[in-house]
Amino acid sequence: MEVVDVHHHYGKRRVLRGIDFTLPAGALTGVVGENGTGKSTLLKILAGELRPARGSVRHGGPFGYCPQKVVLNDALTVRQHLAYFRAAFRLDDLAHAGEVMEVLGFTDYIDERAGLLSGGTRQKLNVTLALMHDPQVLLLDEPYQGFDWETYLRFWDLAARLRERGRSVLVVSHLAYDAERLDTLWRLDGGRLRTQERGAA
Ligand SMILES: Nc1ncnc2c1ncn2[C@@H]1O[C@H](COP(=O)(O)OP(=O)(O)OP(=O)(O)O)[C@@H](O)[C@H]1O
Repeated sequence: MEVVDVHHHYGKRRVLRGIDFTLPAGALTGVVGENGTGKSTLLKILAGELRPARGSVRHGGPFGYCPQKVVLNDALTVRQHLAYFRAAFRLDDLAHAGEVMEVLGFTDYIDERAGLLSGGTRQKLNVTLALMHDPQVLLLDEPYQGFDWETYLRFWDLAARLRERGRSVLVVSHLAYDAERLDTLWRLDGGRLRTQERGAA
């Protein structure tokens, strides 16, 4: 994925002031920044949900996007969500989704309605839906919100496995305690990305 000179503003509030980077294959990248610095705005632009005021985003292949706000239909079960996204992604089977569910440890909830799931389990489903078509690039906005410690560790195992298979993962967070797990860490500050020293994270 190649991002060139991306700018964005809401009315007079300038949020992004020239973002440039390339996401190479097989890399784990993090973006940290304080609340309100524009991390979600950047991810929405990368995912095509928001059009930048200026600049361009070029995708080298299919990507997956896990937004900060969980987007599920409370009336549908986990199985029905998987069936819906399988059709949308035109997948032959749900083998990959099953593997992700296994890793995140929520296969027992397959016939539960989304509206009855706990916050952490809803997030597991959210991550699974973003990952189930095995995209080349994965964009994750605060992906482990609500995860218990065990699931949090499993999430990073999953991310490491994706990297080994040449996938590229971009994780956005307001906390930088995952620094040592990443190949690259950037800080979004003043509308620009700066390389963040791991020690200072
Ligand atoms: N739709 C919108 N209209 C107007 N202002 C917005 C809109 N969305 C975001 N903003 C403003 O833009 C700035 C950046 O918001 P954004 O959600 O991208 O930040 P963030 O870094 O993801 O924050 P957090 O860590 O709290 O999730 C904030 O000042 C926010 O109030």
